[in-house]
Amino acid sequence: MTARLRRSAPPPPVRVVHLGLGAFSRAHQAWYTDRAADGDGWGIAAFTGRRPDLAEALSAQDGLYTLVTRGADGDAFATVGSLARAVPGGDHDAWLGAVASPDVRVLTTTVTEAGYLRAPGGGLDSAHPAVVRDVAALREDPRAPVVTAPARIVAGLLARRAADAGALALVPCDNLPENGRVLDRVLRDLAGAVDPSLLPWLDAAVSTATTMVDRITPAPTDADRAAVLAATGVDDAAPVVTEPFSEWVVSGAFPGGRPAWETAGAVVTDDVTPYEQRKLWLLNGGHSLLAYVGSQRGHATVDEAVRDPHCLDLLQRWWALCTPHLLLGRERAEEYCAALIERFANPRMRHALAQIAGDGSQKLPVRLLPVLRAERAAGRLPDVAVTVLAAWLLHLRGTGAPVRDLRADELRALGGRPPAEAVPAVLATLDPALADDAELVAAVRSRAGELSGRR
Ligand SMILES: NC(=O)c1ccc[n+]([C@@H]2O[C@H](COP(=O)([O-])OP(=O)(O)OC[C@H]3O[C@@H](n4cnc5c(N)ncnc54)[C@H](O)[C@@H]3O)[C@@H](O)[C@H]2O)c1
Ligand SMILES: O=P(O)(O)OC[C@@H](O)[C@@H](O)[C@H](O)[C@H](O)CO
Repeated sequence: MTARLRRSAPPPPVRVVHLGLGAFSRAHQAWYTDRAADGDGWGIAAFTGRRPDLAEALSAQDGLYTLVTRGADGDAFATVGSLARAVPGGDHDAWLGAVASPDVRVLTTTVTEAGYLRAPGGGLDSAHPAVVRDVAALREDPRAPVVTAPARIVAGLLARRAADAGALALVPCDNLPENGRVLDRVLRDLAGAVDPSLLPWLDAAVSTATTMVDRITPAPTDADRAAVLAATGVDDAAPVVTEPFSEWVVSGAFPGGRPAWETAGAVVTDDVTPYEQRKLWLLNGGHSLLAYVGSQRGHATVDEAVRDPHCLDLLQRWWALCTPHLLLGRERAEEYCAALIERFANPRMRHALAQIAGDGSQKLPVRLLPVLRAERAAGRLPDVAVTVLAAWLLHLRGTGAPVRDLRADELRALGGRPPAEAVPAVLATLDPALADDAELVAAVRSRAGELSGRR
């Protein structure tokens, strides 16, 4: 007999709002909240980016879903109950109501790296057409339905100030270094453009945490749904598959309180930076390397790519390059890399390289460039970084994984120029200083020629 997920008791009271309901937030923040010692007092109202599908599927099962923890040798199944409400992102009134609720003390986000809409200098890209539209709409009417993540959060904060609902902690959970500073900056830029009187209120009422998040969570597939049904008898329309490994490192102030995430394994610290570097350079940098080089070599998933000795050798050279620059030190880096090999090689995860390859313009600056810059400053030209940049260029020229990027049209046009022009033009989109580095430009051009000749 097929069972469906339904609650037999009311959900936990909503005290957390989440923006960017997808796979990862359900494998990570919702799971930590569910397992926290006081989790039954902290329900989450989670909003999708825009599409209603996932919210509708979850609402039909009272916000419950199956978390499949997929080890190399088998699956474990658990029902997660912390999602008290799942709401389509288009329901702006519901969003404003949730953020303005005095019961709510925490707002978490997973809106992707691109979702923060930063300009190359790090502030809000105020010339982005969607930002321009949202700013104009909020100036006209603070309750106007806006679409960008920064504008939705500012709209929610305007509603919260109007409701005098008290302190709120923002907790960004995207793969960005100093993600608290990133979020704070784009929100202040947008608030300043809409209603500068919000800025002193932000100082008084809103704190922004910084977090390092780590748990590999591929986009769920129909096969995952079928596996849940076969193993548990539950016809779950929205399960999530994740790996056994999980880390969450959080720093910041929570004047209105927060779930006791540390009772579920989160680390609370004063400084996230050493953990962020380790994770963003070794794991995410390694992922991007495999996504561009591996997909050029015909691989579809991370586990396939790491079984290719050429990709594995590059990955290990990348890790060796990063290690001396890591604040956590060699020993902790080597432990992490040893675990990473197992995590990447898990043959049952099927993590698509095409998913990881998306938004390289937003990811490479945080995953690759810090180490490349440190090496260039020391007078070295790291061969493995040259290879990743060359593989990214070839990806933009139409080989390997398909191009999905916040700046896809511009990047395709630049990448499609003759190689002598394409290389500096594409590198300049990551950092103009790269295009002025003649030795690097020549090396990337030569490596791209070698890689395309080899296919
Ligand atoms: N999946 C992972 O393994 C993993 C691990 C660590 C961190 N993360 C972080 O979480 C993010 C989301 O990953 P996911 O696996 O949940 O993806 P997902 O596609 O399942 O969900 C992404 C959610 O963000 C929303 N979104 C996308 N672009 C947006 C935008 N421009 N503005 C507002 N909302 C937007 C989507 O509508 C959706 O609700 C990643 O980009 C990454 O920064 C993911
Ligand atoms: O989720 P993205 O698109 O930022 O990056 C793809 C992967 O590198 C990433 O999701 C990792 O799986 C994750 O960061 C592991 O903790």
